[in-house]
Amino acid sequence: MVDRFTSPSSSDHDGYRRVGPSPSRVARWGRLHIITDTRPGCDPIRVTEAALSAGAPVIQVRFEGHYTDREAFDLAEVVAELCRAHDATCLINDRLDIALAVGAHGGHLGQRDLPVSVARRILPADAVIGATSRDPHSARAQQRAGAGYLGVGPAHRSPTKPDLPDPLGVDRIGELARSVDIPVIAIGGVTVESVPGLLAAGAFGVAVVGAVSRAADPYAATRRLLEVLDEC
Ligand SMILES: Cc1ncc(COP(=O)(O)OP(=O)(O)O)c(N)n1
Ligand SMILES: Cc1nc(C(=O)O)sc1CCOP(=O)(O)O
Ligand SMILES: [Mg+2]
Repeated sequence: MVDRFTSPSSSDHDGYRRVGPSPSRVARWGRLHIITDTRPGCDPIRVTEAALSAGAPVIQVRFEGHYTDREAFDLAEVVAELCRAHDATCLINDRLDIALAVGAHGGHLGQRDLPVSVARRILPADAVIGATSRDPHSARAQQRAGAGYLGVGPAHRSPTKPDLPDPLGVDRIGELARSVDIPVIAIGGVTVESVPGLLAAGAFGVAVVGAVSRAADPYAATRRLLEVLDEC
């Protein structure tokens, strides 16, 4: 699929845009963001290893509230190292201190987190900074503030995160995507079946927790998502 977020001058052989001037920190951009599930009983490192082996281009490390700072750092350090070994992009949810501490490529920030404009001052110039948005007005504001991509959802009802607003559905995600010039990553209840509709509406890619972390075979689930994304 040819899209407005990749160009011959900024893509290399695998078709992913590479962001940032420093070869040691270069961030591989991609359509599939796998977000760690750190709820009790989950094994985020095992799932991350499987997803990266299957070719996942972006991992976001997201910590549940019960994580101590040290536990969060320890997990992020392992995931960042795995990402480096697989030439994948490592993003840290909410915690810019931990992003800096482990040399991640950037972070993801929502409405209750540090403002994107502040993150731009704190993180290295080539950092990837994503922001959550649920409507075109805030999407444009996050773009102006310096967001490199938008996480937009919930696309569908999410079994992972309680207390989310009602699902946006594909039409509102498409409307939001048309209101900005940066890639939209749809999130919330995303499955292999819902990917084609989301991309047809205008999403650049998708972010998932359960579709990979709760799959019987996280490796196969990642491969299938990548195949479907490639076909769209
Ligand atoms: C890709 C992506 N999109 C949205 C979110 C949600 O971020 P936020 O609203 O800050 O909620 P928490 O994840 O911090 O609970 C995300 N993490 N990633
Ligand atoms: C962390 C998160 N943020 C969302 C949002 O809409 O802002 S939905 C979500 C959880 C996504 O998990 P799953 O893929 O299992 O539905
Ligand atoms: Mg957040």
